[in-house]
Amino acid sequence: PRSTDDFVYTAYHDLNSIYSFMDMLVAENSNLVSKIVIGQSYENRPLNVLKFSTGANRPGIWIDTGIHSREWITPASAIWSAKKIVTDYGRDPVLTDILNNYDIFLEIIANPDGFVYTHSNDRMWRKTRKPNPGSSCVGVDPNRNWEIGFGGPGASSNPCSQTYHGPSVHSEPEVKAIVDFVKSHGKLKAFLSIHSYSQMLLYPYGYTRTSAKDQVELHELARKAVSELQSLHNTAYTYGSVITTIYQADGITVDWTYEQGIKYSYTFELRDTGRYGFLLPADQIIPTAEETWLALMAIMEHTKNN
Ligand SMILES: CS(=N)(=N)C[C@@H](Cc1ccccc1)C(=O)O
Ligand SMILES: [Zn+2]
Repeated sequence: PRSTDDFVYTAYHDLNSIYSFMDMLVAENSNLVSKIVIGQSYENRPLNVLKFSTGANRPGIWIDTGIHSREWITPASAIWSAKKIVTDYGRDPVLTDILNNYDIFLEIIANPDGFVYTHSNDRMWRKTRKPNPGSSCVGVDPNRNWEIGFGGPGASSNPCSQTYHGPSVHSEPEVKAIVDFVKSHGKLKAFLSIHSYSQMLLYPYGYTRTSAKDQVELHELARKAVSELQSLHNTAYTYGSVITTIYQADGITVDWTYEQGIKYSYTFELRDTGRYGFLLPADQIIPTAEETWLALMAIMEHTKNN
């Protein structure tokens, strides 16, 4: 495609196509969008983050998709959302107000090595692609590698497991790059890590049954976001803390970001509930992206107003 207007949002794309989408979007909207590289993957691919900004030194909102590489609906939704942001800025008053006060950082492919592997070798690959010393099994679960409850019962110490926590905290370059970005930015107010599938909106904690200190507010905001989401195509989500809603999980992204002081830390589990699972048909990309956007807007608007 020559522009983001004729990019095919109703199809799944490979890494090169997604990276060229990012460059086209920046080139077409250089007053609003820039691309920052927060690091390199294990196989030396750039970790690209789109920055949507209308001014300097603003607080920020972070969104990542694709950290589990087989969850293709999440980058596909992010691509649509990136185009939505540049289309609606200056037209939608709520989004315009958000972007006049906050930056939005969008990492569409948080695990590029795994993503390429799902296109070339194994569609069901989830983890990173870094070899594990002493094992023939490759990769670490990037949603168990964070320095919060690391190595607990909600992760595996077996390198061959899908939930292997890794040899040490932040051992994965894809995780360390985000850790370093969060610390150096210092003013992120919301952190949204998008997964699939299950149709859930989850907040901390996953590593402990202790309620988050902001549990009441996080639960109420989740209720509002899920209600907005359901209003479009009647897609039903459950919501609550990770450990009470899905299972105990240790070393997860949003537990770490919440402990960094980013109050509005949420994980989404997008469509569906198991009929297609990770192989969600492409004709559900836009409906999924549209409904998810309503929930994202609810959380971003609340972040701006609090
Ligand atoms: C199907 S899945 N792998 N996205 C499920 C995902 C659930 C979860 C989300 C947030 C925090 C902890 C756990 C996971 O096990 O990592
Ligand atoms: Zn996942």
